[in-house]
Amino acid sequence: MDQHILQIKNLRVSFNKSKQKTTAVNDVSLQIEVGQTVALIGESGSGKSITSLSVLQLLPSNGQVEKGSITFNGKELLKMPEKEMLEIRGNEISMIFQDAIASLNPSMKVGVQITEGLKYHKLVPKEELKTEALQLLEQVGFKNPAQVYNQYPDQLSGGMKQRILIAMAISCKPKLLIADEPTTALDVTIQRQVLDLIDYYKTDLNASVLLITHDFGVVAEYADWVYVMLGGHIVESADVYTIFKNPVHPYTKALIGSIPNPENGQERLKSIQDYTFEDTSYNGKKFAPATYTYDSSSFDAPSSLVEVEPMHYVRFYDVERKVVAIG
Ligand SMILES: Nc1ncnc2c1ncn2[C@@H]1O[C@H](COP(=O)(O)OP(=O)(O)OP(=O)(O)O)[C@@H](O)[C@H]1O
Repeated sequence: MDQHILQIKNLRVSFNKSKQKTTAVNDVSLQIEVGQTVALIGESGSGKSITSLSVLQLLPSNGQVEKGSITFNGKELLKMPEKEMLEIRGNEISMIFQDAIASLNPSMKVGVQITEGLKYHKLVPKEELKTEALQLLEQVGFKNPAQVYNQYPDQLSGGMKQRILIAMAISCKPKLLIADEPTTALDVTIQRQVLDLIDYYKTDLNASVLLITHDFGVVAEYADWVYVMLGGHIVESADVYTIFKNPVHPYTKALIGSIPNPENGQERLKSIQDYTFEDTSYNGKKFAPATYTYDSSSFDAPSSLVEVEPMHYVRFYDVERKVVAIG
């Protein structure tokens, strides 16, 4: 039996910008098994959000999937009519968006807001919505659900609002939860609580999580499998243990080296341009991309993922293929 809840194959996404076409995501393949937390890690602009928005067919209007396949429970999402996507979004696949706190409606009680999905998908009779909301509030750790139910977003702290977003995201008991940097704006203790909550939900309901992050510390703690993304490509992937024990791509090594360490005062991931890479090749194969700038030409040379040890993949330049277009 196919245990993959989500399978992305050779995804390519481009944008039309100022009459020019730019590739944002290229040859991305990724899979998530039932019950797994899969991390997609890379610095800002590497293509993590665009990959996940493609899953939900929520790309910005100037973006398009040019190539590839995305299946959820064996069903192709890229060819799915909008009417069917509406049944899947928020119901079977739910996403906690980056900066979503700002999207909470300031003039609606949070208790009512968290039942919007249940109402839309008609999963609970109207008269039971409040009971369901109170249960959800309790589930995401509020000790006083009845009081929080009647509050407005502005009356809650950042961490509490993030809990409300999680309550909303899990209200329909999705099988796949996509969490895009769910803790960026929160302090370290609250970050942990939020990630623990997502992890608890995943285990409790045997769901799966796609965790988008730029923090390898978070990956170490919560992920089963890791995809490292750079310049729109997956450049390395393996199970979390292997990635930490034997990272091969210099970008992965740099990310691991940049895990925030409270003792030395380093707080945030440096930009990729701030690193100097000592390795340029591995067993005679050149890493792709070899230059770490955001000049898209450096990402357009032919490259492919190579299995360097069982179930551990690294992207190298494809010396055999001299053609420039990626196919
Ligand atoms: N509407 C758009 N028009 C043109 N280019 C876009 C658009 N949205 C995203 N991009 C480009 O797509 C690329 C990937 O962006 P994406 O948001 O997926 O990165 P990310 O890794 O999720 O970064 P972050 O962590 O900052 O969200 C970037 O180069 C970005 O400039």
